[in-house]
Amino acid sequence: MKSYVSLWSADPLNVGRDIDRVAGHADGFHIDVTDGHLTPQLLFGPDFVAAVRTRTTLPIEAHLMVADADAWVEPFIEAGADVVTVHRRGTGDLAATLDRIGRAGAVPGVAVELDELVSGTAGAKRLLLMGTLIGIKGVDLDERVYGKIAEAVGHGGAEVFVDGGIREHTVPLMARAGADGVVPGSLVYGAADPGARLAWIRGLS
Ligand SMILES: O=C(CO)[C@@H](O)[C@H](O)COP(=O)(O)O
Repeated sequence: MKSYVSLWSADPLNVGRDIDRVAGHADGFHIDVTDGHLTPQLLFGPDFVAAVRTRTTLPIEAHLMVADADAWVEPFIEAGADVVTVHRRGTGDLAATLDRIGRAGAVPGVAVELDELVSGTAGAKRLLLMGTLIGIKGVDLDERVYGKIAEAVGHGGAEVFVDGGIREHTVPLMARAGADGVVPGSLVYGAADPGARLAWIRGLS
Protein backbone atom coordinates (compact mmCIF):
# COMPACT_ATOMS: atom_id res chain seq x y z
CA MET A 1 0.00 0.00 0.00
CA LYS A 2 1.13 3.56 -0.75
CA SER A 3 1.76 6.36 1.74
CA TYR A 4 1.37 10.09 1.18
CA VAL A 5 2.85 11.40 4.42
CA SER A 6 0.99 14.29 6.08
CA LEU A 7 3.33 17.21 6.75
CA TRP A 8 0.85 18.63 9.27
CA SER A 9 2.24 15.98 11.60
CA ALA A 10 5.89 16.90 10.92
CA ASP A 11 7.83 19.09 13.35
CA PRO A 12 7.03 22.64 12.14
CA LEU A 13 10.52 23.79 13.15
CA ASN A 14 12.16 20.98 11.17
CA VAL A 15 9.98 20.27 8.14
CA GLY A 16 12.92 19.88 5.73
CA ARG A 17 14.57 17.37 8.03
CA ASP A 18 11.27 15.50 8.41
CA ILE A 19 10.83 15.33 4.63
CA ASP A 20 14.34 13.89 4.27
CA ARG A 21 13.72 11.34 7.04
CA VAL A 22 10.90 9.64 5.16
CA ALA A 23 11.52 10.42 1.47
CA GLY A 24 13.13 7.03 0.76
CA HIS A 25 10.01 5.11 1.82
CA ALA A 26 7.13 7.47 1.06
CA ASP A 27 5.18 7.64 -2.21
CA GLY A 28 4.34 11.31 -1.80
CA PHE A 29 3.58 14.12 0.63
CA HIS A 30 0.15 15.36 1.69
CA ILE A 31 -0.34 19.03 2.52
CA ASP A 32 -3.52 20.09 4.30
CA VAL A 33 -4.94 23.47 3.33
CA THR A 34 -7.64 24.92 5.58
CA ASP A 35 -9.23 28.36 5.66
CA GLY A 36 -11.06 28.68 8.98
CA HIS A 37 -14.40 28.50 7.11
CA LEU A 38 -14.89 25.01 5.72
CA THR A 39 -12.83 23.83 8.70
CA PRO A 40 -11.97 25.58 11.96
CA GLN A 41 -8.19 25.36 11.32
CA LEU A 42 -5.80 27.61 9.40
CA LEU A 43 -3.11 25.69 7.53
CA PHE A 44 -0.56 25.88 4.73
CA GLY A 45 -0.62 28.04 1.62
CA PRO A 46 1.03 27.87 -1.80
CA ASP A 47 4.35 29.23 -0.44
CA PHE A 48 4.62 26.19 1.82
CA VAL A 49 3.99 23.88 -1.15
CA ALA A 50 6.66 25.74 -3.15
CA ALA A 51 9.15 25.30 -0.30
CA VAL A 52 8.40 21.58 -0.03
CA ARG A 53 8.80 21.33 -3.82
CA THR A 54 12.41 22.50 -3.51
CA ARG A 55 13.12 19.70 -1.04
CA THR A 56 11.64 16.60 -2.74
CA THR A 57 10.89 15.18 -6.16
CA LEU A 58 8.10 12.98 -4.75
CA PRO A 59 4.52 13.92 -5.70
CA ILE A 60 2.80 16.50 -3.53
CA GLU A 61 -0.95 16.42 -2.87
CA ALA A 62 -2.65 19.67 -1.88
CA HIS A 63 -5.82 18.82 0.07
CA LEU A 64 -7.98 21.91 -0.27
CA MET A 65 -10.34 21.97 2.72
CA VAL A 66 -11.46 25.47 1.80
CA ALA A 67 -14.80 27.08 1.03
CA ASP A 68 -13.63 28.48 -2.31
CA ALA A 69 -11.41 25.80 -3.81
CA ASP A 70 -11.93 27.23 -7.30
CA ALA A 71 -9.89 30.29 -6.33
CA TRP A 72 -6.93 28.16 -5.30
CA VAL A 73 -6.53 25.42 -7.92
CA GLU A 74 -4.01 27.21 -10.16
CA PRO A 75 -1.96 28.84 -7.35
CA PHE A 76 -1.34 25.44 -5.77
CA ILE A 77 -0.48 23.78 -9.07
CA GLU A 78 1.89 26.63 -9.98
CA ALA A 79 3.51 26.17 -6.57
CA GLY A 80 4.23 22.53 -7.41
CA ALA A 81 1.27 20.40 -6.37
CA ASP A 82 0.90 17.22 -8.46
CA VAL A 83 -2.46 16.17 -7.02
CA VAL A 84 -5.18 18.64 -6.05
CA THR A 85 -8.00 17.26 -3.94
CA VAL A 86 -11.16 19.25 -3.31
CA HIS A 87 -14.37 18.85 -1.30
CA ARG A 88 -17.80 18.96 -2.88
CA ARG A 89 -18.75 21.64 -0.32
CA GLY A 90 -15.81 23.75 -1.56
CA THR A 91 -16.74 23.89 -5.23
CA GLY A 92 -19.64 25.37 -7.18
CA ASP A 93 -19.47 22.73 -9.92
CA LEU A 94 -17.41 19.71 -8.94
CA ALA A 95 -17.07 18.28 -12.47
CA ALA A 96 -15.88 21.64 -13.83
CA THR A 97 -13.33 22.00 -11.01
CA LEU A 98 -11.96 18.51 -11.63
CA ASP A 99 -11.69 19.31 -15.32
CA ARG A 100 -9.78 22.52 -14.53
CA ILE A 101 -7.36 20.67 -12.26
CA GLY A 102 -6.68 18.14 -15.02
CA ARG A 103 -6.22 20.81 -17.67
CA ALA A 104 -3.79 22.68 -15.40
CA GLY A 105 -1.65 19.53 -15.29
CA ALA A 106 -2.47 17.92 -11.94
CA VAL A 107 -4.31 14.79 -10.87
CA PRO A 108 -7.87 15.71 -9.80
CA GLY A 109 -9.02 14.30 -6.48
CA VAL A 110 -12.24 14.39 -4.49
CA ALA A 111 -12.34 14.08 -0.72
CA VAL A 112 -15.35 12.10 0.47
CA GLU A 113 -16.45 13.16 3.94
CA LEU A 114 -17.95 10.77 6.48
CA ASP A 115 -21.53 11.75 5.71
CA GLU A 116 -21.07 11.85 1.93
CA LEU A 117 -21.57 9.19 -0.70
CA VAL A 118 -18.83 7.94 -3.00
CA SER A 119 -21.14 8.32 -5.96
CA GLY A 120 -21.22 11.66 -7.75
CA THR A 121 -17.44 11.89 -8.00
CA ALA A 122 -17.08 11.17 -11.75
CA GLY A 123 -13.92 12.74 -13.15
CA ALA A 124 -11.87 12.14 -10.00
CA LYS A 125 -8.66 10.19 -10.47
CA ARG A 126 -8.16 10.01 -6.72
CA LEU A 127 -10.75 9.49 -3.99
CA LEU A 128 -9.61 10.61 -0.57
CA LEU A 129 -11.90 8.94 1.94
CA MET A 130 -12.00 10.90 5.18
CA GLY A 131 -11.70 8.66 8.23
CA THR A 132 -12.46 11.48 10.67
CA LEU A 133 -14.13 14.88 10.65
CA ILE A 134 -12.07 17.23 8.49
CA GLY A 135 -9.47 19.67 9.76
CA ILE A 136 -8.62 17.78 12.93
CA LYS A 137 -5.87 15.37 13.80
CA GLY A 138 -5.01 13.00 16.58
CA VAL A 139 -8.48 11.42 16.62
CA ASP A 140 -9.54 7.85 16.02
CA LEU A 141 -11.02 6.43 12.86
CA ASP A 142 -14.75 6.35 12.22
CA GLU A 143 -15.19 2.72 11.19
CA ARG A 144 -17.78 3.56 8.54
CA VAL A 145 -14.79 4.19 6.30
CA TYR A 146 -14.15 0.47 5.79
CA GLY A 147 -17.47 0.08 3.97
CA LYS A 148 -16.70 3.18 1.95
CA ILE A 149 -13.38 1.71 0.80
CA ALA A 150 -15.21 -1.31 -0.57
CA GLU A 151 -17.69 1.01 -2.29
CA ALA A 152 -14.94 3.22 -3.75
CA VAL A 153 -12.68 0.48 -5.10
CA GLY A 154 -13.14 0.31 -8.85
CA HIS A 155 -15.34 3.42 -8.82
CA GLY A 156 -14.43 5.04 -12.13
CA GLY A 157 -10.91 3.66 -11.83
CA ALA A 158 -9.86 6.26 -9.23
CA GLU A 159 -7.10 5.48 -6.74
CA VAL A 160 -8.51 5.13 -3.22
CA PHE A 161 -6.71 6.71 -0.26
CA VAL A 162 -7.81 7.10 3.35
CA ASP A 163 -7.00 10.26 5.36
CA GLY A 164 -7.48 10.56 9.12
CA GLY A 165 -7.39 7.85 11.78
CA ILE A 166 -4.42 6.09 10.19
CA ARG A 167 -3.17 3.90 13.03
CA GLU A 168 -1.20 0.69 13.43
CA HIS A 169 -4.39 -1.34 13.95
CA THR A 170 -6.42 0.36 11.18
CA VAL A 171 -3.97 0.28 8.25
CA PRO A 172 -4.03 -3.53 7.76
CA LEU A 173 -7.85 -3.44 7.70
CA MET A 174 -7.77 -0.66 5.11
CA ALA A 175 -5.38 -2.69 2.99
CA ARG A 176 -7.66 -5.72 3.28
CA ALA A 177 -10.67 -3.63 2.24
CA GLY A 178 -8.79 -2.69 -0.94
CA ALA A 179 -7.44 0.81 -0.32
CA ASP A 180 -4.53 1.83 -2.54
CA GLY A 181 -2.98 4.11 0.02
CA VAL A 182 -3.16 6.06 3.26
CA VAL A 183 -2.21 9.48 4.60
CA PRO A 184 -0.27 8.75 7.78
CA GLY A 185 0.65 11.55 10.17
CA SER A 186 1.60 10.72 13.74
CA LEU A 187 1.80 7.03 12.81
CA VAL A 188 5.00 7.91 10.93
CA TYR A 189 6.35 10.95 12.74
CA GLY A 190 5.62 9.49 16.16
CA ALA A 191 7.49 6.29 15.32
CA ALA A 192 11.02 5.64 16.57
CA ASP A 193 11.95 4.68 12.99
CA PRO A 194 9.65 6.50 10.50
CA GLY A 195 11.29 4.78 7.51
CA ALA A 196 10.63 1.33 8.95
CA ARG A 197 7.01 2.29 9.65
CA LEU A 198 6.57 3.32 6.01
CA ALA A 199 8.26 0.17 4.78
CA TRP A 200 5.72 -1.81 6.84
CA ILE A 201 2.83 0.06 5.18
CA ARG A 202 4.35 -0.53 1.74
CA GLY A 203 4.40 -4.27 2.43
CA LEU A 204 0.67 -4.44 3.23
CA SER A 205 -1.85 -5.45 0.57
O1 LIG B 1 -5.78 15.82 7.83
C1 LIG B 1 -5.52 14.87 8.50
C2 LIG B 1 -6.57 14.26 9.35
O2 LIG B 1 -7.83 14.80 9.03
C3 LIG B 1 -4.18 14.26 8.47
O3 LIG B 1 -3.50 14.73 7.34
C4 LIG B 1 -3.44 14.48 9.74
O4 LIG B 1 -2.09 14.85 9.56
C5 LIG B 1 -3.52 13.22 10.49
O5 LIG B 1 -2.80 13.28 11.66
P1 LIG B 1 -2.77 12.07 12.66
O6 LIG B 1 -4.07 12.11 13.43
O7 LIG B 1 -2.64 10.82 11.85
O8 LIG B 1 -1.59 12.37 13.48
